[in-house]
Amino acid sequence: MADIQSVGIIGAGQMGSGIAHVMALAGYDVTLHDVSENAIKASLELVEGNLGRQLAKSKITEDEMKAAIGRIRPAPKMTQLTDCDIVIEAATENIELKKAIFRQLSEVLDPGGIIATNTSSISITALAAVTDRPDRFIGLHFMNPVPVMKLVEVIRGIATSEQTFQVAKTITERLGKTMAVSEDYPAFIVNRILMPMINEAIYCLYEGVGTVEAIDTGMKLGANHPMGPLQLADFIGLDTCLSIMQVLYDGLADSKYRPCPLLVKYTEAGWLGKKSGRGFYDYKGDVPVPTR
Ligand SMILES: CC(=O)CC(=O)SCCNC(=O)CCNC(=O)[C@H](O)C(C)(C)COP(=O)(O)OP(=O)(O)OC[C@H]1O[C@@H](n2cnc3c(N)ncnc32)[C@H](O)[C@@H]1OP(=O)(O)O
Ligand SMILES: NC(=O)C1=CN([C@@H]2O[C@H](COP(=O)(O)OP(=O)(O)OC[C@H]3O[C@@H](n4cnc5c(N)ncnc54)[C@H](OP(=O)(O)O)[C@@H]3O)[C@@H](O)[C@H]2O)C=CC1
Repeated sequence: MADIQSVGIIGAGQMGSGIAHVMALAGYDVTLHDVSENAIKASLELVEGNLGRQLAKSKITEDEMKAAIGRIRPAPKMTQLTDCDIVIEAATENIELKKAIFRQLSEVLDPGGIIATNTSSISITALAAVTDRPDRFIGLHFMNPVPVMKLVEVIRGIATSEQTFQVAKTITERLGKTMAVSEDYPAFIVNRILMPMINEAIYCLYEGVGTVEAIDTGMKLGANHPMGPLQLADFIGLDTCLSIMQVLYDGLADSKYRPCPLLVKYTEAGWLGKKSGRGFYDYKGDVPVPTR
């Protein structure tokens, strides 16, 4: 299989932006697509800001920063991804939305192109099945914030070929990240363990066991977590947390994965965490303020 040089990304949200950032810095040519042109614009600004942070800390040089920015091409149309060697999908965590994207992508991407998904929880096998190339389809699950987190979970669907797996391995290595291989079961490894903990923290809040501050301080200082679970939920996005819990609940049919009703209510309210300006914290001011 030819070397991978051109990478397409679908979904210019927080994960798509982070993936574009690390890929461009590693020397890949990146084509960044989103349904929203504003999202692409905001994403490019975010990448530039985060590269600037790395430059300020002398982690990268000015030339490397400029070169990385120059390697990211905005693509308002999916057809602009046609000749990418691999396309990584990082759109909203919703199975029907992702299936629609993959059906459309199958029609526009050259037959040799590999498709990867950054899904947090959804069956790789089910997503691969709607494409014309289940053997060249794989889960490449980056962690948030992508420029900082060292792990990439790699998940083979039932039909994923060894060649496709080797491509994923090579990309992970070139990015300087470490790979953890997971079987294709709901939410894989990291979110199978992490998300029930976050959900339990929300139950603690819902049942009045503690305030937002007490729960987060408890886990930060009592268990040495870098962020409290409610702060982390806000950081990930409460819509994403709910989708992952729903996949665990439906896929494993065990009541221990029941999403907390407060998580459901916050998501219904559009209180999605940091990205919407309010979740378990209010982000309007300089310092996040607990809401309960
Ligand atoms: C939901 C899923 O499917 C899977 C997931 O991703 S689950 C989420 C996994 N992620 C986590 O658990 C993150 C937990 N939090 C942390 O590790 C840390 O709080 C953190 C790295 C995010 C920030 O660390 P911190 O010490 O509080 O802040 P700070 O000192 O400002 O930043 C540390 C570094 O991260 C960088 N950073 C912080 N936030 C960043 C962001 N949003 N984007 C890019 N870089 C960021 C900083 O520039 C800094 O870089 P250097 O070490 O190179 O100087
Ligand atoms: N958040 C996290 O911590 C992590 C998330 N992930 C996974 O990464 C994926 C993206 O998450 P995240 O970046 O947080 O989400 P965001 O909400 O930040 O971004 C999703 C982006 O996808 C766009 N989008 C929606 N529909 C389409 C479409 N049909 N075609 C192209 N773009 C589309 C959205 O546009 P619009 O806003 O206009 O709808 C938005 O810009 C999800 O699968 C999530 O589970 C994986 C690891 C960590």
